[in-house]
Amino acid sequence: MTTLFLNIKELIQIRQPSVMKVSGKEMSILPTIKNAFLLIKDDLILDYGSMSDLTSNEADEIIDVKDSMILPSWCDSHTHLVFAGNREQEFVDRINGLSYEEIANRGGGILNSAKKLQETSEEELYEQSKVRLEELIALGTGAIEIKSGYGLTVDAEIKMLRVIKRLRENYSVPIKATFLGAHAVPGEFKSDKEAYLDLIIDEMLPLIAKEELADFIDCFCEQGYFSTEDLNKILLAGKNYGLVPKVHVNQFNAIGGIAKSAQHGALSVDHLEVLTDADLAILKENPDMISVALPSCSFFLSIPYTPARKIIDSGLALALASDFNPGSSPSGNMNFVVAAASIKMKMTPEEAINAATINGAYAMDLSNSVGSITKGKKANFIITKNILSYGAIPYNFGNHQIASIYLNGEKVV
Ligand SMILES: N=CN[C@@H](CCC(=O)O)C(=O)O
Ligand SMILES: [Zn+2]
Repeated sequence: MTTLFLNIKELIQIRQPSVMKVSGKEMSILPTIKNAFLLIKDDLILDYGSMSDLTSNEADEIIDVKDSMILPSWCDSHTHLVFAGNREQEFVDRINGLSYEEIANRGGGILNSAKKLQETSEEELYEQSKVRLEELIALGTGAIEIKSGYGLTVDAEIKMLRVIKRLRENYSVPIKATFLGAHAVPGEFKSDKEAYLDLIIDEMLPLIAKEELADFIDCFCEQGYFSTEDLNKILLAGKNYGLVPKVHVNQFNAIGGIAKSAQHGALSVDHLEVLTDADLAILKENPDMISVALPSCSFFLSIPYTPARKIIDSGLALALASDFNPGSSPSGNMNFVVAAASIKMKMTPEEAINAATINGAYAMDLSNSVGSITKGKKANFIITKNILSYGAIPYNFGNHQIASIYLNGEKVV
């Protein structure tokens, strides 16, 4: 089955297959073709070019997109989309003056979500999660990473990862799974964190590996959560089972998580709201380890934004992701992420779109199949409304510019 899209006002993010990510100054360049065509065959991109170079109009279906633009779907490389219920009461508590840390110290926060998830059946968790995934697909997300980490018991962590696996089986959007057993220390292990680490390493990981439930290993390296010594143990254990590190670091404090993640060859370091000069130096020494910024989290918690300019101006790559979760970012809307990155982190539209497409794909090891308009990649793309320029995407914050969405070559919205 072939489909030919004609008269595309601008075909955005055209890349050769060799481009896995873009860094530094390259991020300010967004390659496009104006007045373009796009040909897809089944689930893949077959050809594209300028309308003046189109030699044959033969296809099973021909779609004249007129004044619309086409860009690759958003690649959201950091989410906690599988969770139970919500934390609306904590949201009100924060409005009334409590901090995120104070709420967590009272047994709220991640432990609150873990309690809810432990009490929720796998079936119910799947039902709640699929609604969220469908909402994100309608908002243009065409590849996504989802973490565990609200289970914190053997059974509940496995339950979360099985839900992620089921989403992967039932939806055409590519999904990568991350095991985040080390998200918080459960109350019953408060005075014996080592015993919880043992539980993760000796009981959870072997089961996860046996059922092939995860691609990546994560740990919340932060004061009051897990130290760099803990991180070291978790990453080593995960790597023994073939899981690649992708790590929560530097959200509130810089405690050495970036250096430790680099030592273990992490694919990405995520958050970085607090970034020291020493951290930046390590990022520069490890350019294959991508930084992932989560501006919705900064917006929702009113914490600093990741210093994107510092990172990009140092010649490094930056990806943008939603961090969708009930505590620090109850929105998985990547259109908002792109807007917030431009408005609050001073990223140009070109940089923000690169960060949310090709670099997002890299941050979940999917650059070979998504993240750009490239021959042979998945036909996962957004057709925009009638817009004057792609700058309309970050400019019109709080809204989106999506008219329709294709996943695996099929129109889903
Ligand atoms: N910081 C750690 N994990 C999540 C938030 C978890 C929560 O508050 O439920 C994050 O990435 O922001
Ligand atoms: Zn997170």
